[in-house]
This record gives sequence, structure tokens and C-alpha cells, in this order.
Amino acid sequence: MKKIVLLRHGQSLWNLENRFTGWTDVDLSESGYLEAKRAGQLLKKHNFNFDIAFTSLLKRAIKTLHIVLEELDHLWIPEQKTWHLNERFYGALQGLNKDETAEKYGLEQVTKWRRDPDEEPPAITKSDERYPGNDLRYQFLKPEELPLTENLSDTIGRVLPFWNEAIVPAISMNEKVIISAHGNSLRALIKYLDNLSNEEVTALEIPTGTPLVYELDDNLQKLRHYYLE
Ligand SMILES: O=C(O)[C@H](O)COP(=O)(O)O
Repeated sequence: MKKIVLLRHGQSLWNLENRFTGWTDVDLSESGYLEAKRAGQLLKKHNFNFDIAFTSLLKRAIKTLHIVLEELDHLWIPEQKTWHLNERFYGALQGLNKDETAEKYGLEQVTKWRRDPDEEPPAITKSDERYPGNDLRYQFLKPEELPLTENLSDTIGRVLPFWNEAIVPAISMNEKVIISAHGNSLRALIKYLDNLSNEEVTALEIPTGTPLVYELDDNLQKLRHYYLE
């Protein structure tokens, strides 16, 4: 039996302000730092240790991972940072307050933008300062990989190749893996691992800073999953 740990970053400053974040690189809030520390303490209490870590290119996930690894005295393990695990790119919604957006466009539309796997939020243009092509960290992406907006299906389309090409080989070599990522990149992965329908993934909410353990069989099929307490 193989065990992996999925972890959504601790609360960010824009989670606190209730703003669409996506690829905006905002820091953890004070509570977010505490959540990350508590996640590390929980993992320690349950005797978890890791051989390799995967995270996104966004500081809220990277810092959460580092705080956890510090608690475990595991800062030395190799870690791979990848844009594939970034939050869903929220297009022109990035930076907007979620309640104000619901007042303007209606709750039904905003709920679709947030949770319908096939509904894309309004796109930005390449001249928008939020365009990832302006950001050094994405300089090696192909033009077609730089999003203007993403629905959950698009996010699944970039998370799963990385899962198959980088994470599955590590798990198959019996490496103990932790993945520190985001609400929607983890929903993408969980949709796959749990074989969820579109309706089921729509209802899936993942709490910040709470380690989620997946136990997998030798074919990497899910046996069970649970949050650490
Ligand atoms: O990018 C964001 O705003 C959040 O991390 C996830 O937001 P959601 O719950 O609205 O998808």
C-alpha cells in the first residue's frame, strides 16, 4: 500500500479578502502561516515522513510546504516546483472580490465560473498586466501553455500529464510523496483519483492547510482517503 499526502496551502491574504486569486502570487495570511505549522505538527504526530515534494510556482503553496517540512525537520528533501500544479488561472476575475462579482453578475453565474468544470471565466488579453507571459517564472512555457483563462477541465489537462510523468514514477519507486498545491489544482487531481463525475466535483471543497492522505494500491488505485486530525 502506498500513501501520498495532498495539502492545500494555508489561508492566503486574498482568501482572507475573498478575492479571486488564480495565478496571482499572494502571500499567506497570519492564519495561513499558523495553518501550515499545524499541518506540519499533525504530520509529525502521525509519524509521516517524505522522500520528495511537489509544489506549484506560487509562494502560498511553496511557503506552506516549507513550513511543513521545517516542522518535520525535512527541509533537505528534493522538491520539484511546477506551473502544472498552479491554481486554476481565473482570467479577468483575478483580483476581484467574490461577493462584489456575485452582486454584479449574479450568484448563479459566479457559481458557474467557480465550480462548473466546463465554464470558463472571462479571459484576459495578452496586453493585460496579469498575462503570465509577462512573468519570468513562466518564460519557458510554450505560447499555447500560457492561459488567458481556464475552466477546471483545462486545469485537469495540465495537472494530469504532470501527475503521470513526474509524480506516478516517484510513487511507483516507493518514494513517499507530499504535494502542496491549490484548491482547484487539487480538485483536478482528486477528480481523477476518485473518478468523480462533473456533478460530484462541483460539490467538492478542500479546506486550507489540512493534510489529506490518499492510500493507493500497487496500481495506484485509491483504497481510501482521509483528512488528518
Ligand atoms: O484562486 C482562488 O481564488 C482560490 O484559491 C480558489 O477559489 P475558488 O474556491 O473560488 O475556486
